[in-house]
Amino acid sequence: MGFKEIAYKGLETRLTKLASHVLKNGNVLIEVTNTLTKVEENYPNYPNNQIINYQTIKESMNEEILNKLQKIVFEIGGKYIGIMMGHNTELVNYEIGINNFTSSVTRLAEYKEIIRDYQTNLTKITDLTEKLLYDIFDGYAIQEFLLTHGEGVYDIMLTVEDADCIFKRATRAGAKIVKPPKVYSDRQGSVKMATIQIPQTDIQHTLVENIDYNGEYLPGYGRSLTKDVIFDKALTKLPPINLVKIDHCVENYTWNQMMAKAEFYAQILGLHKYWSVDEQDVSTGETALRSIVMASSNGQVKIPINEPAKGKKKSQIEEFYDFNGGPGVQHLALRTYDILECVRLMQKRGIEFNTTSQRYYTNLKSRLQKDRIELFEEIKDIENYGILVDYDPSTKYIFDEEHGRYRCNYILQIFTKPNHDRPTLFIEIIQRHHHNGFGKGTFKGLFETIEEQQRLRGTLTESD
Ligand SMILES: O=C(O)C(=O)Cc1ccc(O)cc1
Ligand SMILES: [Fe+2]
Repeated sequence: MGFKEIAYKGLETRLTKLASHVLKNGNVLIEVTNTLTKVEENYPNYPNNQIINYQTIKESMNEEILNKLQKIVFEIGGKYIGIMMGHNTELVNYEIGINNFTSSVTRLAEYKEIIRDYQTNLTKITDLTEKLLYDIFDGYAIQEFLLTHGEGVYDIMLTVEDADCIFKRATRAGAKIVKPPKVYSDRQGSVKMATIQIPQTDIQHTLVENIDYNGEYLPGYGRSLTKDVIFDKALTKLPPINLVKIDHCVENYTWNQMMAKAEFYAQILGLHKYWSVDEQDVSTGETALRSIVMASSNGQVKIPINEPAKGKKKSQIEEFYDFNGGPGVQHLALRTYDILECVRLMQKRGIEFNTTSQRYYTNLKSRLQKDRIELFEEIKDIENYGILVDYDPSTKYIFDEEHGRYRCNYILQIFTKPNHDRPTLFIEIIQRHHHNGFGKGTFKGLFETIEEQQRLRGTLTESD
């Protein structure tokens, strides 16, 4: 989709547990992550308690003991991560109980330089241990995610001004803590990050507060030594696709969950209700859904929350829920300034889009005619690509002499087919001509294009 790799972590950046490619197009950032090894089934509990053990060790150590220490061996690998301290001939071994986390054993020699001051060193060991534990923890969570949902959106990262404040609000509102706030640094500066989960789901948000970071992505990421070369070579052969930003990100839930989740977003992130539709607006006679769009006060974050509504046949929200094995992200809407060119180039790269019926365009053309409205795009192009149009006739203010018609605000939208094997996650491409809303018209149109796919998949079955 014309993304360029801007950052990477993995084997080349000395990580053995996880690999990530960070891709960018305009202001759209997508991180694609996978694990490098199978994670142990008996995964230890959340790393915090082990880290606390280290903290206690550090605090309980008095000056006298520290002075008596003759030899410090910092060993990683084998059966445990631990610090062995030699007190005369006695060896004290603190284990933190991680099994087989790496096969490479690093010994004192390699750390001679940094093992000088015991206090600072212990802090370093704690940081390193914590980092490794987080990687193991992430690896475990990613594998759990893949087992349950298949490929999909694992985390929706949000840039915030004050990570501590949002984190506190979220936990007070009942969010599960995945990672408490912590400062991460490298040579390019620091960020503070925390990760929370929406209650009763594994939908998670990483909150990122930029302290003074000016690198490409986040601390700890490097540049791939080989992959970006291959990426670039392939990309330069194709014309660029210009995306602008993530317009909105939609979550699907099961029956009667929408209100509670919307309220939760209001409590944790201070989002407000921006728009909503119910089964009266979005029903095809066969299936239905309800949706509330939650937005941040600056309008930059928009999260529509869907739930199924009763219809003759199974709602597409239920279909998603069944295949996804629970709630999750249904689609990411990416904004462009030229939807025709964007769709043309995405098709060139092999991406398939949902089609729209002939009836839709016959209807659209006669409505435009009746309202005396002219679009900037050729209607035949819009029709060829199967793009949906929602215009707001109340904004009909500029008269176009040449065409003898009016201009008004409108949105152009189209959905890709699901991007993976399960009919779960897909992408929407959206272009806005001064229209910031979610039109009831396109909502219904988009809903119908998925229903059509449901019919083809054979999942448009009688509802229970
Ligand atoms: O208006 C939009 O941006 C939509 O994405 C509408 C929509 C949302 C959910 C569906 O299951 C189908 C259509
Ligand atoms: Fe959408």
